[in-house]
Amino acid sequence: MSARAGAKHPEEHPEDQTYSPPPARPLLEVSGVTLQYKTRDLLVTATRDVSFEVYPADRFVLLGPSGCGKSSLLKGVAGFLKPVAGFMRLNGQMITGAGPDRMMVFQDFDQLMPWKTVVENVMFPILVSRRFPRAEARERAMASITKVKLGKFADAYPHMLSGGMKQRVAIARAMAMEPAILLMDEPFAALDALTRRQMQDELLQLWDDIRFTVLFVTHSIEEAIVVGSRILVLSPHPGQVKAELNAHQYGHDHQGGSDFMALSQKINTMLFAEGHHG
Ligand SMILES: Nc1ncnc2c1ncn2[C@@H]1O[C@H](COP(=O)(O)OP(=O)(O)OP(=O)(O)O)[C@@H](O)[C@H]1O
Repeated sequence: MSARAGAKHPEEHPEDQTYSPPPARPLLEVSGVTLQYKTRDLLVTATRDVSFEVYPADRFVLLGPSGCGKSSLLKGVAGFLKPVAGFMRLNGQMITGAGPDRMMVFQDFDQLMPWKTVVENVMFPILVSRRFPRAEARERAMASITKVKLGKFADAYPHMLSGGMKQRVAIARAMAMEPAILLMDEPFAALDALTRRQMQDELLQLWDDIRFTVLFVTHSIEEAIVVGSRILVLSPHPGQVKAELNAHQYGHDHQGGSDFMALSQKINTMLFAEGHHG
């Protein structure tokens, strides 16, 4: 397995001769973001003053207990939730609404349209968004389906696939749009442990192949360390940044190793030391 350095940051690799500085501008800037939900008689603050920057090819993980606002941050980046304070910029442009440059993959198995085949599901956003010419839709969809190793199932319907396969189709559908950033909201949480591990490895393999940028939400410390190159640790409700950590050197091969365990313990202490309400 090749080293998954992701975008390197100056403070991490002072001795690394191959180091190339990150681009002057991050791909995604989240600055002082406070997100709230207003219901008729309730005001819920989901995150408070959250800031982070995601560089191209980062596998950036938002980690924190249930209710700390991880999904809300993803919704904000996706353009579905407007900050009440702070701002979010993608490629220097303020995020003001949804767009095909940000594709979301969810955890549930029913995100595919059951009446459409695998390839039709993957083609759908291409056709609707007009991001690419219609004539290219099938070819682009097939290329993406092949990348997630489902070429043989292109004409199958979702009910004929396992949970893990459906999830791969959802990833293929998002990747076919060539988004600037892939948004993944606990994408593997509903899978059994073995499939989940397999999917994490496949995601990393895919990343090795095409170096996309991903913003990944999880509440699993192990998953954050395995999947992430950088981890933003959030406090319980309302979510505030506790720390930003590097994890680019770890994969499943390192699980159980002393460094991996030490990082896991460090995060565990950060998350639970001051009381946990999740
Ligand atoms: N549509 C909504 N209306 C009102 N409050 C909401 C809404 N969605 C989320 N919240 C509240 O905002 C806070 C953050 O929720 P969010 O789903 O972002 O957290 P999370 O960290 O993703 O949690 P989980 O890991 O359980 O999915 C919670 O207190 C939640 O109850």
